[in-house]
Amino acid sequence: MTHQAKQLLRQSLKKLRRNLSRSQRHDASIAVWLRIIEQSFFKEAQHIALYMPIQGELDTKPILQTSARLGKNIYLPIVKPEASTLDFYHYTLKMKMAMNQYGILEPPEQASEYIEPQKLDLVFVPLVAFDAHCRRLGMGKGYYDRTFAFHQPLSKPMLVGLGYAFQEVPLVPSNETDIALDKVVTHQAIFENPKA
Ligand SMILES: Nc1nc2c(c(=O)[nH]1)N(C=O)[C@@H](CNc1ccc(C(=O)N[C@@H](CCC(=O)O)C(=O)O)cc1)CN2
Ligand SMILES: Nc1ncnc2c1ncn2[C@@H]1O[C@H](COP(=O)(O)OP(=O)(O)OP(=O)(O)O)[C@@H](O)[C@H]1O
Repeated sequence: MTHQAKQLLRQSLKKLRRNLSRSQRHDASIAVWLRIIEQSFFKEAQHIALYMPIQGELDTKPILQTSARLGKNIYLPIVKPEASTLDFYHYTLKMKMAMNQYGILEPPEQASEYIEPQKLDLVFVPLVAFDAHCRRLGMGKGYYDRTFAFHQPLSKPMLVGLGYAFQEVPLVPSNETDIALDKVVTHQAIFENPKA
């Protein structure tokens, strides 16, 4: 039941996201960036995980460039399809990136440094849909859920979803393995997990 409900929601919201115009995506990404750089959770974070966008996802480049300029350490996920988990590796602006099976750019594993997910301060999480309680619907492979299964609200790292306002739905169907986010930031608002 939950699985089917998730699939339907995923299909329709992925389509809306893919169909955004360049300027809609650009404007929303700038608005989210401006919000993020004002937040104390961003200012205080030294080890920050980002994602390389696909399929209309919010552009993380402005956050990435600001983070680099402020001397923060930036990490990107490398997918481990056998385990359906993510490993985070240190990213630098000059790095030559490789493309994974989903068309997502990743740091070169041999030339980069691994960080344990527990050592990250802040993780920006891509999402397909979310609700006001910060429940997240992702691409459907459970990568973030498995990688952050250890996560407790109020403890490191802080998980912050980035999304468009239209991705908010009344209720994301969820089960025990779904990891709730601590916050969701859109171009219009910041949502806080009531348990965090
Ligand atoms: N930018 C970004 N990076 C990310 C994620 C994400 O959602 N966005 N992920 C979040 O967890 C992980 C990758 N998860 C993904 C899962 C499925 C597909 C995907 O394209 N699926 C196909 C279905 C076909 C297939 O099974 O390959 C599709 O949507 O058409 C992409 C990424 C790690 N990195
Ligand atoms: N901690 C876990 N242990 C085992 N299986 C898990 C765990 N977390 C998620 N799964 C399984 O992974 C599959 C995909 O989960 P779900 O639909 O919640 O993915 P998602 O969060 O949308 O995807 P993603 O994180 O890749 O964006 C489901 O079958 C789910 O049961």
